[in-house]
Amino acid sequence: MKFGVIGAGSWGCAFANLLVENSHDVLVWARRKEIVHEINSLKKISYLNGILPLFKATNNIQEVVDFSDYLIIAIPVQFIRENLAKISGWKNVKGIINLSKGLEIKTLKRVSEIVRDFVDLPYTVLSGPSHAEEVAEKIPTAVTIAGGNTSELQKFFSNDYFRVYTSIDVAGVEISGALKNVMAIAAGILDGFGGWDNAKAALMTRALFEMIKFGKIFDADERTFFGLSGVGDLMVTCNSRHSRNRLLGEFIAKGKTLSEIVKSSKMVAEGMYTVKAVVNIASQQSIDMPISKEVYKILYENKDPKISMLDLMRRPLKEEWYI
Ligand SMILES: NC(=O)C1=CN([C@@H]2O[C@H](COP(=O)(O)OP(=O)(O)OC[C@H]3O[C@@H](n4cnc5c(N)ncnc54)[C@H](OP(=O)(O)O)[C@@H]3O)[C@@H](O)[C@H]2O)C=CC1
Ligand SMILES: O=C(CO)COP(=O)(O)O
Repeated sequence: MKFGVIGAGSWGCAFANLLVENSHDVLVWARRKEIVHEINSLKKISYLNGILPLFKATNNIQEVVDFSDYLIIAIPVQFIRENLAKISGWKNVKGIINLSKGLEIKTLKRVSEIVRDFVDLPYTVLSGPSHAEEVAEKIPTAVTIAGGNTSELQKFFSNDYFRVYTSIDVAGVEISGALKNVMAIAAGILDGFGGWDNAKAALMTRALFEMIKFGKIFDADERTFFGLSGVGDLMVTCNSRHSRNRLLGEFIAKGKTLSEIVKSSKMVAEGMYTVKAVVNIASQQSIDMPISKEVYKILYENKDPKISMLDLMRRPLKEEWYI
């Protein structure tokens, strides 16, 4: 099968290598010519543990679309719309697969909805605990795919180190993948305080219920949040040394400002954008999202992170633990 990948960041490159390992043909779009040159001259990928690219790349997005049976999206969510807008025809593309995790701030849309603004093709989302650095090193990983063509795609993607489960709950998989990034920022903040293990366990548990509550707005299936794209990805992102969202929180707790962190990192921490959409949707829908709200206040209203975390403790007591 021919797969085109939009995005030559860590996940786009790791996934492209996986596809080549699985005997597929792959062409990757990178927006910068120097990245195209580095990939095509088989230079080690510096931002991916120095692995070698097994695929070819181009700077021409339409060339990637024209090449593809399936088109894969792997760029930061806030830039998906502007890049899909560059595509002038969909030729032989029989489905879109989204690897990106987040919500669009401008429109409050999920990636499936952004894609639908451009093309009416079967859409599949892939999500779960899958740090690119580990997939690139063939460390066993399991993920969920939901949407169209899942039984075909499950076979195309699975191998000895990458196991794919199918689901029909597109909204649940998208929402859990987007929200866990916000929660991982909060978890990173607790890591930054040092030794707040009780608090972190409580936060991750309550984060899961906050994610489920948010998912209800989109008719997401509650069971999805107890699967790989929910609790699985929440655990890895809140705990992994690879997580950019967790690390962002840790830096904030240690006194760095958001703009200092963004300036010093080349990689996207989607949670810092998605949190804006989350608080906006929560306010429109009048639902309480206490952890997300505190993350927003810390990042965008300069609230002291320690006061934020203590404010979560000072809220009125609840009688029903599961809501
Ligand atoms: N890394 C991971 O382990 C995982 C990431 N994801 C998700 O995948 C998505 C991509 O993440 P990841 O690969 O890690 O990100 P990276 O930060 O590693 O790379 C982002 C890529 O997007 C490109 N990009 C940035 N801005 C634009 C733009 N305006 N137009 C076009 N391309 C742009 C970058 O190009 P340039 O180099 O030129 O800036 C780069 O190639 C995110 O939504 C992330 O949450 C999901 C699962 C795992
Ligand atoms: O989604 C991911 C792992 O499943 C990647 O998380 P980070 O973007 O926080 O690194």
